[in-house]
Amino acid sequence: MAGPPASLSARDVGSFAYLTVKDRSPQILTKAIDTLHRHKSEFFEKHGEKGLEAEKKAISLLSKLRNELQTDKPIVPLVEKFVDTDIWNQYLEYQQSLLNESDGKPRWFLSPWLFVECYMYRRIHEAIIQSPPIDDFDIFKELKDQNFFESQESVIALCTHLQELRKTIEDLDENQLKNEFFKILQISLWGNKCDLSLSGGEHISQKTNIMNSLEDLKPFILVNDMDRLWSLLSNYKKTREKESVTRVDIVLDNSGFELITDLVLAEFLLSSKLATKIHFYGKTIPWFVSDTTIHDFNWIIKQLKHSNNKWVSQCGVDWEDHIKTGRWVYLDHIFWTLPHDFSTMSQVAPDLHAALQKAHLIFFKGDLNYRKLTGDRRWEFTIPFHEALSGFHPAPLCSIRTLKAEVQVGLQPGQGEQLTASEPNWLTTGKYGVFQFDGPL
Ligand SMILES: O=P(O)(O)OC[C@@]1(O)O[C@H](CO)[C@@H](O)[C@@H]1O
Ligand SMILES: [Mn+2]
Repeated sequence: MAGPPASLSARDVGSFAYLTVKDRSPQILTKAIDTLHRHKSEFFEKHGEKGLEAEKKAISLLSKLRNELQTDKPIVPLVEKFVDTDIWNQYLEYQQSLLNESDGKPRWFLSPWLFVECYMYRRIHEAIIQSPPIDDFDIFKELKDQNFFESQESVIALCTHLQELRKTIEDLDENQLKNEFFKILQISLWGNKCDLSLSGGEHISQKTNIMNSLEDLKPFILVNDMDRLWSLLSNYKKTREKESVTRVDIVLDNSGFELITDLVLAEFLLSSKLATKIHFYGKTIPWFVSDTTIHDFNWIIKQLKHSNNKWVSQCGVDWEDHIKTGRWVYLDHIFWTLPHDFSTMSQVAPDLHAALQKAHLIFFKGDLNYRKLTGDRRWEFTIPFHEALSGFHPAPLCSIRTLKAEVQVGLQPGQGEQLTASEPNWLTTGKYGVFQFDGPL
């Protein structure tokens, strides 16, 4: 049997992976360096001279990283001891073992894109933790927060919609509830347009009320398994015994506006009784510019709570309460910031895999999760999603993702080719989206 197809890689000159490594990644590093510069006086006020020295050190480590990347140097082992250092360095050795002798060492423009891109963010983190006392500084924090503030209009509209809906949710018939579920799902999908690594850290937020655009955006959903999600959850609801639990897990992606859309989805699932418990998974370290950490998660809920808008602040109050009572649980795991694709999870992080097996449904938000679900490989567009998952199926799962990388599976014959002919960049602009479900086995 033929093995899986090759990994996406910057060795394919002109590919999106190539352009990311060549242009967007150095741009992100330059922005990170600027951010440190701009916080210089803050570091001084907080830590005195030591803060200034740390800022200098972090900047020089990041400049070195940018230089390694731009001159296509070998990928070097991590040096700073952290919980995942050994796993990373073992993975580097594994990447080395995949190469022919003539290729030499893993390098930025040679190795799999997923690996080198994750490695860049892990090295950014290494630069920070090697620079105490500023070793808890989140270089991307202000970008994430800005994205939230710039999306205020949409946040207000969403929270208002949600709170109004909750008042009458008990009276909705099956069909009405299903339609509301689909709306909330689509909001969460288009929320994924707002990631900051695609834009190289340039602001992209949701300035207009997304709810008015849902109908217009429908033609851009290339795979739409929303009906199957509804069947699964409404069936659980109907057959659930009194005290028993239906747990939906959401593997989060970006903070800012997208996170709000995911929290709205989570609230809807509880209010509609389609689920009784939600587990959220976030990142342990700052990741791909805009990904959610525990600090972002708590920060956003606090912001909502203190909003002047009564519906927005009601959301903040309710959601804090869900956390206190354990209906919502935030979890993180180092696996989410490793370079491994998800087909290796049962071996690399058996505890996480076992935890996910207890979910009734898992939502994977965003593009990077899609890349890790499919192994970030050059699959044919028509390969079934289940096959591209290469054995990963802890529970029924669904990817909710706008397309921002050159991997897409599970399309109809001819669909991908047609899109390529009419819009050469359809895979990478975030204009298209999928709800792609891998149901109960
Ligand atoms: O996972 P997300 O936030 O939807 O997207 C992450 C992303 O912007 O980062 C990579 C490019 O650097 C791409 O995989 C993808 O476009
Ligand atoms: Mn992201």
